[in-house]
Amino acid sequence: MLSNVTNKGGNFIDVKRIMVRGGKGGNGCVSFLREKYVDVGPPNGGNGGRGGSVRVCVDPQESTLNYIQSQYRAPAGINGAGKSKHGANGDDCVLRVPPGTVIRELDPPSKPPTPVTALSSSSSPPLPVATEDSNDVTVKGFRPWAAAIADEQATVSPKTLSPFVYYSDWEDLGETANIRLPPQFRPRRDPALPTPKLSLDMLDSSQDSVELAKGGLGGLGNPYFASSTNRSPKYALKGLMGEQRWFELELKTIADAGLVGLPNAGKSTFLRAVSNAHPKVAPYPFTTLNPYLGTIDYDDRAQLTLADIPGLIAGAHANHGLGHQFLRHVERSHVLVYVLDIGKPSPWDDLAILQRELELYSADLLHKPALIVGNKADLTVPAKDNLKRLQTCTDIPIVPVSALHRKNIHKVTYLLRDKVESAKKQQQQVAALADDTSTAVDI
Ligand SMILES: Nc1nc2c(ncn2[C@@H]2O[C@H](COP(=O)(O)OP(=O)(O)OP(=O)(O)O)[C@@H](O)[C@H]2O)c(=O)[nH]1
Ligand SMILES: [Mg+2]
Repeated sequence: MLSNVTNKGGNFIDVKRIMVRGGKGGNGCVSFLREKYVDVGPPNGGNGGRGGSVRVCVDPQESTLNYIQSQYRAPAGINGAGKSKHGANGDDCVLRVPPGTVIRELDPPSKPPTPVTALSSSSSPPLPVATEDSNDVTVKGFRPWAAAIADEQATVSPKTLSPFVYYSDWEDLGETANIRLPPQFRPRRDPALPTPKLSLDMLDSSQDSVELAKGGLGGLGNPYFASSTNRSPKYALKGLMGEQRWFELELKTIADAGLVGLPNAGKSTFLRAVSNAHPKVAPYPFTTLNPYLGTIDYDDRAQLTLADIPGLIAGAHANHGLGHQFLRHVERSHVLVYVLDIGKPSPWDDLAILQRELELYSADLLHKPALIVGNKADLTVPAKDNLKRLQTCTDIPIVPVSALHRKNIHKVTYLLRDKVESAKKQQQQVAALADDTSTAVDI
């Protein structure tokens, strides 16, 4: 049996909070045709390009959220130009997440952190002070901060607030006040109305990418405002700001089967035995600190993924040991594999501890199809008697195994495969039934 594995060691991150912002739309342009014998030609300002959006898609090559940054900003659209040149749209910014990432939208923070404090850290150089000439700071790395400080401190002029850009030094004496903006540029009727929160489950790469923050619309050039009464409008529309949203990403690994057991039961040794995964194995508890994912390759090319997580102890629900936090990585597996050390005096007590902890995390976990790997069966004296007694304590099938000496591995992997396949079939039947009832029509 050959296998390969994705190592998920190191600084494994499975929950992350991020802020995403679509790019600003480019401004429309105010411009007029100028030709040799045409003094004041018709308006010919181009429209601004749309700002890029932030999107998310599944990348099967990724296995952690380690590389997810805390902020994603899509590029802005390009401003329109004279001669009816429309600005180019900003590119989309695409986040790649591992399969099994659950994305939930969060409420915006009550007071968004100012860019200055958000970017500062004890090790970073002192922030530039917004002096009069710090606006044109060109030193590498200072520009965004300087701009942010300037933004915050600047007294907002009516020109900044106006949705229009104007022709060179043309003064707006109320001419734009009565202009009815196109619907897509009007402010939302009731901004206080809550928008439904986005919630996504990124299962596999066949899924299309999903938009997290829309880019702002590009502004309209001055030809849009030309009319019989105003043939040369001296204003064009600014591009809109992109959406800004906050999300929590949670990786819930999707493995076919998940290993659960007390520390030192031999979970990692078992994963090593059934695949060529190399999680650390040692004779002390909490050797495994992060989840590992292994792939079992069967002789007929079938494959099955197996997740190894840190050991659970009594009180894990109260955050004892490494706590419940890693159970999210077995929560969605089709089959649970309890790994028990049957060389210990009372493995049935260990099973009871595990089942109680699983139940406290989510009662559904106890109803999953399961299998018991009675590990350390090579310790013959206690193991034989323990196995007999264990069999009387539970209905879950038990396979005695010696992961260390790779004994009975074939039997357990084939039984596991049967279980996974029947669990998948059952899940499909349930899904089909749910589909039928939802499309049923009353006659
Ligand atoms: N005799 C015997 N020892 C075993 C067997 N399987 C594992 N061990 C030993 O048990 C100890 C713990 O094994 P691990 O695989 O690290 O146990 P674990 O369940 O992954 O432990 P944590 O990662 O701490 O939760 C190691 O010293 C292994 O060599 C077995 O089948 N027989
Ligand atoms: Mg381990």
